[in-house]
Parts: sequence; C-alpha cells; structure tokens
Amino acid sequence: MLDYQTALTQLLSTLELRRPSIQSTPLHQAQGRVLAHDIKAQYDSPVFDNSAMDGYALHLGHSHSNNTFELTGRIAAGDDASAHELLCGQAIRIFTGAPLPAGANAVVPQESAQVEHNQLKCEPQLGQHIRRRGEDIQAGDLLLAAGQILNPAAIGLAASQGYAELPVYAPLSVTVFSSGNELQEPHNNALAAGAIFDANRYQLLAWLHQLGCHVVDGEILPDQRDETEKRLHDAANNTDVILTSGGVSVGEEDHLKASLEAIGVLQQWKLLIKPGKPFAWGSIQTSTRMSTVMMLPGNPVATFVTFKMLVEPALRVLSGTSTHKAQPAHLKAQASFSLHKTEMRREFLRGVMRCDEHGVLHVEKLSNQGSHMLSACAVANALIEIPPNTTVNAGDVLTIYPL
Ligand SMILES: Nc1nc2c(c(=O)[nH]1)N[C@H]1C(S)=C(S)[C@@H](COP(=O)(O)OP(=O)(O)OC[C@H]3O[C@@H](n4cnc5c(N)ncnc54)[C@H](O)[C@@H]3O)O[C@H]1N2
Ligand code: MOO
Repeated sequence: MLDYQTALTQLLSTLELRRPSIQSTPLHQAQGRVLAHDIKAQYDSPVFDNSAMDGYALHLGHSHSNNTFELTGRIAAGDDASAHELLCGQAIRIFTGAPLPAGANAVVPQESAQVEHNQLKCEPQLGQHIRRRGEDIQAGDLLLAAGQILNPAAIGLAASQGYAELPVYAPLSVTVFSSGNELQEPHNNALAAGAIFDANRYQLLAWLHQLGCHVVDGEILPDQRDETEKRLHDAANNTDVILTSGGVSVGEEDHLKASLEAIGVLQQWKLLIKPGKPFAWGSIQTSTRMSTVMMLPGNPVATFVTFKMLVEPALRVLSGTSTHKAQPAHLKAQASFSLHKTEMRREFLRGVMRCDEHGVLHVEKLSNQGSHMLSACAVANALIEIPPNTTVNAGDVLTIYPL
C-alpha cells in the first residue's frame, strides 16, 4: 500500500503526459480555464504617462519661484495630448486617466488648488500624482504564464493588453458512475427494503461542475461484471476521464477493480489513508482515446476525501496545470482537540478552522468521523491531516487542507 504523498506524486506524474488539446477561447468564456501558452505583454502599461487625479497638470521648473501657474487649456480622458506642451510656469486642466502633455512634471488635485482669472495657485511636489508609462508592465514582459488558471483578474489583465481570445486547454470530459445494487435515485423517494439513496454520484457531479468539466452522468452500475465492463468501455470511448464510486473493495460483489484489470490497466489499488483505503487508478485505451480511470471507495466520506486529496489534483493536471500547482493547498493550525491514534493509515479528519483575535489559526475536529457519516463533510471547512501512529495534544500544530 502506498502512503498519501507517494500516491499523489505517482498519480500526477503519470497524468502529466496526458494533456488535452489546445483551443482558442473568447475572454467571456475563459473563466476557470487553464492557459496553454505563455502570453506576453503587447503594450507598456500604463500605455502613456497619465494623470492619477482630476485636477491640473503643470510644468514646475527651477526658474519658476512662485506658486502661480498660467492655465493654457484642457485635456480629458480619451483626448490626444500631442497638440499640447507645457512650458515652465504653465498648467492645464486635466482629468484622471487623461494623457499628460509634453512638459508636465506634476499633477495637483483640484481640491488642493485655487483658480482665479486663468491663474492657478497651488503648492506642487515634483512628480506627484503622475502614473508613468510602463511602470506596471513593459511590452514584451511575461503577462500570464502557461498553466495559470484564468481568474477574473487574469482575464481583465489579458483584455487590458488587447487580447480578445486566449489559448486554453480543452475542458476535460468526465463520466461519473456509482456502483451497487443497493443504490436508488433520490427522485425515486420511496426507499425499497435494503436500498439507500445514491449520494456519491451527486456529490461528484457537483464537484465536477464546479471545476468546469464537461460532465456525463453514467448513472448507476449494477453489481454485475459484464454490464460493468461494457459501460466502462463505452465511457472510455467517449470521455477523457471515468470516475466511479463503490465496488472497489474486496467483497465478491465488488466488480470495479476486476473489470478495469480485464479491459484496461490497473495501475494502483489501495493507499495507506483513512478514509479511502481501496482507492484505485488506471486507464482504458480504446480506438478513440486513452481514458484515465479513478475508482473512489463507496463510503461517502471516502469519496469526499479521495476526491479532494487525489482526484481534484489529478483533474487539474489533466486540465493542463503543473503538478506543483495542482497539489492541494495546505495551512498550519493549532489543534483544539487531543487524540491518540494507533493506526498505520494517514487520516484526514473533517474539521472547522477559525482564526482567533491574535491571528492564530485553530482547528477543531467535528464529531461523526465515521466514513459513512457525510453530515460532517457538509459543514467542514478543512480536512485535518493526522500522520500514522500519532498522539495529538491540544495546541499541537497540524497540517490542514482548506475546503
Ligand atoms: N473485508 C473488508 N471489507 C472492507 C474493507 C476491507 O479492507 N476489507 N475496506 C473497507 C473500506 S476502508 C471501505 S472505504 C469500503 C469501500 O468499499 P467499496 O468501494 O467496495 O464500496 P461498497 O462496498 O460498494 O460500499 C461501501 C459503503 O458505501 C455505501 N455506498 C456505496 N456507494 C454509495 C453511493 N453512491 N452513495 C451512498 N453510499 C454509497 C455502500 O452502501 C456501503 O455502505 O469497504 C470496506 N470494507
Ligand atoms: O478507508 Mo474506508 O474509506 O475507511 O472506510
């Protein structure tokens, strides 16, 4: 059995070689997509020297000893300033964002100046309130690096440089299956004897929508080997990724692992983590594509934890993010609980983190930690990592993964 970090490293390095195709997307559809190439700045930013205030631009010179300037005109945002030039002792009405005329070396906000008969009175400092050409970005600089997840600010930055489209990786297509004869759809709400509602598929579909994947609902697989193999193969023909939950442990009604071995390659099965021990991954090669398969354990909390700690990073790498950036983000927090654990598996407890009035992060473990107890996942805002064979005392510093 692999420990968590080795498993994550192996999974991500396998997937790094399976990058999706590259396409061009208009900016309004770029949110959440992964940039496929480096993008360079096409312009200096600011594009030209301009005013940071509504007020007056002026030419402050050594030869000009008093605080009075002669007003010569007006430049608004959007105007061309090339027709204007300020000589020593001259000023011009100007507005925020308007280009500075030649000769301007200070801007005075209007509330710090008085105007009388075309004369401006103020006490300017050389260079004040001027936004210099290129002080943020210079033409040719790296604007956005390949692998960056495009967020609203990155999209605004691309627009500010005149990009209307960006090269991004194609969205991943993912089929989601649940497995088990006991499962019933929630809309069919009279529960049959021995049946339970399918929680995992709905949980997984929601995560995948949040990640911007193209999702195919594969519905429920019966505990039947032939049917499982056929539907996995069909899904591999049609989608880049297959996620299953349940049926991956050791019982004779658990057909997922054996089915993958029969029609594809099982690369890894079983990890030293709790919950999530029977997690498996591999691939199915069909005539159309190589589909990545990840099999999540059926206990709903095991599905939750393995999704956040393994599947989400894997999907990020398959979407074009670097293996480094795809790692789950972690923080350090002081435990507000104690426990003694004699267990070989690294555990990911469901917890609530909070910052105290001194800025120190604390984490409390929720009750209901069983791997069938989904209730704690719905209120948790962090997973708490407990290494193997560990005693935790209140105040100890632990690694947590914000949710
Ligand atoms: N003899 C052993 N038994 C089990 C072992 C083991 O090592 N030896 N491992 C246990 C661990 S740990 C886990 S985790 C589970 C995982 O088993 P499976 O992946 O085969 O999942 P199932 O047996 O199908 O289901 C487990 C549990 O979860 C419920 N379930 C399944 N799918 C869903 C769903 N879509 N929505 C809601 N609940 C679901 C299912 O009814 C079971 O109660 O195996 C242990 N057993
Ligand atoms: O590893 Mo299983 O997920 O504990 O119950």
